[in-house]
Amino acid sequence: MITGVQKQYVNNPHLDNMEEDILYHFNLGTKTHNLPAMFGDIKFVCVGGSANRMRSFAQFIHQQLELPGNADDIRDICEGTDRYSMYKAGPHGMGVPSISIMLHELIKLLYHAHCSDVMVFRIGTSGGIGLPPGTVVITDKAVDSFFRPQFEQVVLGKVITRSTELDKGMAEELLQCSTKLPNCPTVIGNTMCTHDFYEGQGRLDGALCSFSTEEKLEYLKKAHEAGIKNIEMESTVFAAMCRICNLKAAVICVTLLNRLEGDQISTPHDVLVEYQQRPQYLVAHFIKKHLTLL
Ligand SMILES: O=P(O)(O)O[C@@H]1C[C@H](O)[C@@H](CO)O1
Ligand SMILES: O=c1cc[nH]c(=O)[nH]1
Repeated sequence: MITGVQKQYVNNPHLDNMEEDILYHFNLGTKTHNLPAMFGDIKFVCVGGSANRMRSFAQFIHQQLELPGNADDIRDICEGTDRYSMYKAGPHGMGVPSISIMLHELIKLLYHAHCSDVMVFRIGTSGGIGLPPGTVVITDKAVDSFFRPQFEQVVLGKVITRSTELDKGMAEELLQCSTKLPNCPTVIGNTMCTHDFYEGQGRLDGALCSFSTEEKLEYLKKAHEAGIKNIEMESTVFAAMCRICNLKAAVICVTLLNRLEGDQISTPHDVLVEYQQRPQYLVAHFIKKHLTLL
């Protein structure tokens, strides 16, 4: 039965008639697990693409929030499946289809667990346009490859277009938080979401490439003129699904390179690791501020 505050998160009349809801990709279910007991206290959800990165983020936030128990002992709640991982925080794989499956089940999980007032963060990596590598971009508008602030989903053979507007208040507050952190250059700007890392992002170094260096730069410069500061592969569906399900959401991605200067990610591994921690520190600061731990 959908009631009260939880009603805001899901919009599917069929859920009411289901005896049991199996969240297949999480290896969780409403009959096999007490979802309200396991997840009912959730107020912040952080998602990112890599299992290792999210495990270290879970350990880091565990320490930052001074939670009881040993941070090294935190368990992958989805250990029964190798599709995703979840540490009461989880990775969503690469690209729109992967994050979209995860979001369907995550949002139903929040609903079944009777959560309210939840904020969702995507903490990720991206290619920057005209920014020094290591810059954190907080997304203003998530746009598609045509620079449109929308996400198109094909449903029953028809295209449904959904807005990708994100929560402006969260973005501004995150920017404000960044000023309190050392070594965390941060901007707000538009983020382009593509369906491919190589040709889709105008790279010259994929297995296929049908355009010239000049054509690549012309496209990236047009994107830059449209206010696009970075390129990744999940923001539009993330923004659209959170928005339509009444979840406040933000996208925070560090840039690993400046795409106006190249395509290969050749920065040393330890520098990339430090870059990837920047969105994590920023979100940790935001959460601590909201929990009045600062
Ligand atoms: O969440 P991450 O940092 O994995 O997201 C970006 C977009 C693609 O999923 C991936 C490509 O390298 O990085
Ligand atoms: O260039 C990049 C770097 C990380 N992720 C992307 O999607 N693109």
